[in-house]
Amino acid sequence: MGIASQDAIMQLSALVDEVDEPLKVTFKNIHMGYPSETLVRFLKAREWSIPKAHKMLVDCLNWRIQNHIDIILNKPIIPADLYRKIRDSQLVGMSGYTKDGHPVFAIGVGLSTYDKASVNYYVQSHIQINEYRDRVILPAASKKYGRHIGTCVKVLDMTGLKLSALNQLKLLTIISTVDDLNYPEKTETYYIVNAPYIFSACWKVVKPLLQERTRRKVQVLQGCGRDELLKIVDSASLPHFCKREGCGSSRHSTSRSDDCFSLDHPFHQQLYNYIKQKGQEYVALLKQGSFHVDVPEPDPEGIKIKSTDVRATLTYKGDDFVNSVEVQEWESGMSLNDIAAKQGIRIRRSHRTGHPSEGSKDEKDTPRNILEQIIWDKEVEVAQFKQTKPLETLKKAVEGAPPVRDFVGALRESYRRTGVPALIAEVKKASPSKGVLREDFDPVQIAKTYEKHGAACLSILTDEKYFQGSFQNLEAVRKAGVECPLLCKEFIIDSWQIYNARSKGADAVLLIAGVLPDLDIKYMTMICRELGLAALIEVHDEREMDRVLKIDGIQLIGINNRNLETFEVDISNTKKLLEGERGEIIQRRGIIVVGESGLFTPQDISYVQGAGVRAVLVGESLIKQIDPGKAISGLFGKDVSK
Ligand SMILES: O=C(O)c1ccccc1NCC(=O)[C@H](O)[C@H](O)COP(=O)(O)O
Repeated sequence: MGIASQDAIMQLSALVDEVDEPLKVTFKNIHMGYPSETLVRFLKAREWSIPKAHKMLVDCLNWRIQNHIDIILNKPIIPADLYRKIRDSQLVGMSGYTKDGHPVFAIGVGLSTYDKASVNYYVQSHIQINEYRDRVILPAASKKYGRHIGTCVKVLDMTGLKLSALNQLKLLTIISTVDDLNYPEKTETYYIVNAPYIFSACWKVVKPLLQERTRRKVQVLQGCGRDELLKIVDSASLPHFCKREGCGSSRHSTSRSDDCFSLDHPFHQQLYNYIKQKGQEYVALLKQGSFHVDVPEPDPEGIKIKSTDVRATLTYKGDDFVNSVEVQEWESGMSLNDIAAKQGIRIRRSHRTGHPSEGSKDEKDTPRNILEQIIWDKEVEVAQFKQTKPLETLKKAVEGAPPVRDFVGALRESYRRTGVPALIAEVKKASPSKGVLREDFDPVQIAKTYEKHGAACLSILTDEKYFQGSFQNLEAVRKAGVECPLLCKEFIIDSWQIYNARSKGADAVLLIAGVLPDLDIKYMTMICRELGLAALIEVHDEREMDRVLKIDGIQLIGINNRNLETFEVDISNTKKLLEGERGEIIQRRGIIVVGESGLFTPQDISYVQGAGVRAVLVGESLIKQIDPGKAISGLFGKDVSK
């Protein structure tokens, strides 16, 4: 610790020496023999401002006195039946210690219902666990490990999370405010595990309510988090819901005493007996019933809780998410694959966890076609990438990415200038249907010649396994000064990939309707909008087109003439999908249609243009030529360069 910090501690300590006697007594109950370490927590929480830390501490001490926090552990929640109901509906426990001695607290966020007692009882129970941690568990840990241990880690299990959990925002806000103001810097890290499909939407609502310093401590782990957590805890200390991938419920583990939420677990047995014994000592002094803890108003100067209008956020989400059929189906227990299948999606997802009805992986472990195989491999690949580069890190990289260029604008401008569909020229070395298309593959050189000869935008394949592409190619083209906006041609199944594409300099991403359910498309296009990216939504048949046309704000629809399950290519597919009412809706809404795949001749181009296409995505017919750029005029039957 530096001299400045030591100085700050001494100054704050001198100020604390001046407080009234009752406040001094309660301060002793907080610091438990470690006054300097306690002052450091308050200083850290106020970015080392002594006046602010002093105010925070004095407010906290007054709050403790006014709400009798020093004797809250002497006040059992009775009758025992009520206590049991609270424990069953507010899932909290302690599973052991990290390798360096920090207690590991487990919280069943997804399956807690908070519906068996009033808010006051849940707040009382929460504060009792905080106090038990600070007065019993942490001092015992310090003794056991022979050094001061003043913090814990928390593992938050999202199994069973439903959007209806947002109805508990009031209680969760009270609890997090109590913690922020009165128990600062007590948690090292919050690990989120078993995050289901719906987690991103909930997190978007909850995140703005948290302080920045708390948010920075949140880490979302892949799946049940076992592999990551085993780096910091022994398996015996792993919470039961982290032990097995897709175990489905944080409530039902193999044995009751292994389930750290169960009242039979040693932690709860000890906590219960401790409070019971303390209660007997003080029973004459106290009335029974719940504590009515005052929740202090956050200090507007000292802390940075963003004043988000939760209702507005929820209403906004309400249109798109909360009331959507998919969410209702998911919450009623349908598996994600069943929801997708109901929308006509044949591609199944393999590795999603977090919902009991997903079933076991063995039931479906043979992919039915190449696209399904690609998607299953992509799930594994993305999971690995996410471990090495979590979303928070990626978001920082996005801030440093080169600016986004107007992909849609470039297509419109090219069509206006040339009178023929704008070209999105594809930088693709190989494909599953055609194998290697070009041996001497120099992505930057190819991109430059495409640009020189009139391409409006470029499509850069980034999938390595099936297309021999890479994100290095995307970055290299962007860094080489090519001005055409770039489409990151990737199989996107997770919004993490959209941030990744942007961080590498992409201006647009591809979203395949044959892979992504409606809710994913809506959510991902929203993220694209936030990042300034264009989203090319690809469809192959009428059903996919109808689904996409129901989504608001779509600017670009790609009609793929290639069936990605069979590789069959038929350019009349474009015409078929644009006939009648569909074509009229597209025209009315000013959506640009991109004709994709199997375009080789000027006749092909004028055929799809006649059907209503205003841009084309072309790979094979150009990339196979000696100079792919020079081949552009052959494809259009005229020079389209500027
Ligand atoms: O092209 C494939 O073999 C393929 C297989 C599985 C998924 C996607 C696939 N291709 C992506 C494309 O559709 C094309 O790269 C793109 O539309 C350009 O097509 P083309 O002009 O025919 O090369």
